[in-house]
Amino acid sequence: MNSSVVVIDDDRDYLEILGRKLAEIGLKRVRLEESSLRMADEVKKGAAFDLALIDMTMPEMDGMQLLETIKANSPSTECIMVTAINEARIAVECLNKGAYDYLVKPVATEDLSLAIKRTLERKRLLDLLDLEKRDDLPTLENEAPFKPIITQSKKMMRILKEAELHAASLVPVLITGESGTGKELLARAIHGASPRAQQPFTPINMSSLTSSLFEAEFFGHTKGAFTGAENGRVGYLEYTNKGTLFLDEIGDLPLPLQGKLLRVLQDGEFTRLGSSNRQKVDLRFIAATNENLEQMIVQKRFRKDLYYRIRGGWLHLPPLRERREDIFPLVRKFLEKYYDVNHSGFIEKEALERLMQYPYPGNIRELKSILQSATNLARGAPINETHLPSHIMAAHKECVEEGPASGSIPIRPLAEVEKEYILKAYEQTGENKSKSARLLGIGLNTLRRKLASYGTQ
Ligand SMILES: Nc1ncnc2c1ncn2[C@@H]1O[C@H](COP(=O)(O)OP(=O)(O)OP(=O)(O)O)[C@@H](O)[C@H]1O
Repeated sequence: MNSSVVVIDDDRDYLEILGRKLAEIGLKRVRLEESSLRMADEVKKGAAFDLALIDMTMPEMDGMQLLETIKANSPSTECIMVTAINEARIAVECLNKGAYDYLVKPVATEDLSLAIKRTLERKRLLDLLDLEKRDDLPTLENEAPFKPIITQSKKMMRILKEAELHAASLVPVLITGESGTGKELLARAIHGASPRAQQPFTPINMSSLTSSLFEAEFFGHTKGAFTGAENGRVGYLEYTNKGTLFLDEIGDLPLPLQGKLLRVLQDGEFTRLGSSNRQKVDLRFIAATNENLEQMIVQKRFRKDLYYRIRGGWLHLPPLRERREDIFPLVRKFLEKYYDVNHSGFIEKEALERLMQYPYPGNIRELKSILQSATNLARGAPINETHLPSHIMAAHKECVEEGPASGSIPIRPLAEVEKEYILKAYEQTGENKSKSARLLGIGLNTLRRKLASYGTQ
């Protein structure tokens, strides 16, 4: 677990015992502190932890005072009191002052582990709620797994923060978004930021599974289980045990197989084909699709029960045309292998303008392949318009030709203009739905419905 924990206890021996127990539970970022005063000072200066385990009786400043100081300066730090005093009145007082739990020494490792898991889960849920309300840009605690995802978009930063919060838990996550928006990249980042990072991450393309393949691929089989099974084979479930299974293109899974998948998700158990032994697996599931699953449910093409099972957390990646601020950083990223991107001149102004204007129906994958082909054509010279595919230039030409004649405005479909306008208002109000609805002069429910139809929560 990547959460930061501080233990404050004036008894050095007990601190070390707790430190060992926390390591056993799997916590890696643990600070052991003997001085409550020093901790109070640090917290006042801005130090923050995900969780504090606080001893009650300490000479310089007692646990209750330290609890008050922590809650006053870092309200999102969850606190558990660990004490030799088993008195209901004191326990209630601690809870009233903001502690989440109260443990009496000696604490068994299982009780400690349970209390910590409960407390960190509560923190994760509160942080998710807090994220919706905040106007400022969230920062990632564990940046490394998210490094491959290049973005400068505020909307994306919030999605990455939400992804990081989900990563800490076992909840299944559903990632939606058009093709090429980076769903698999995000799934890998969630796995990398999770406590399972060192275990396998197995992507499975669900659209390629047929009825006959499903069981053999997921459950594996023993030697001779069916004609042609010359050797035993481990299936995806067994191979990925303790890791993350990435169910890509889940919207393309045929209906009869959706029922089989649901059973796998519910049971966490399977039997290899040709064997009678049930085996248990411990898996985290992340699913992705570019389909609108809710619409598919209405059309009876996707099972509602499976949908709710996979949608523990939901992350929607916006298309590249709705985060144009990401185009230039992505251009730099994709060209840095071939050019010195720290100096302007690796791409001509007009070529960059064409790239900035293009709507990218294939999203980031399309931008990447456009640049790949342009580098091949440019052979080390700066990229110019002639290196770009003809459809980009044609899109630009169309735009110029349809541009405003003097005194007139370009006419665009009303639905497109409305969407753009609503999203702009939503962004300008810091994603405040009530304020946006008021400014736009429409009902809150109408706004909600429209935002949902654009894939924005
Ligand atoms: N934000 C990003 N920064 C850098 N590279 C990105 C980003 N988003 C996507 N890519 C790259 O774009 C390509 C497509 O990404 P990915 O395969 O994750 O998309 P996807 O949404 O899963 O696509 P599909 O729905 O077609 O499976 C990959 O090469 C990926 O590395």
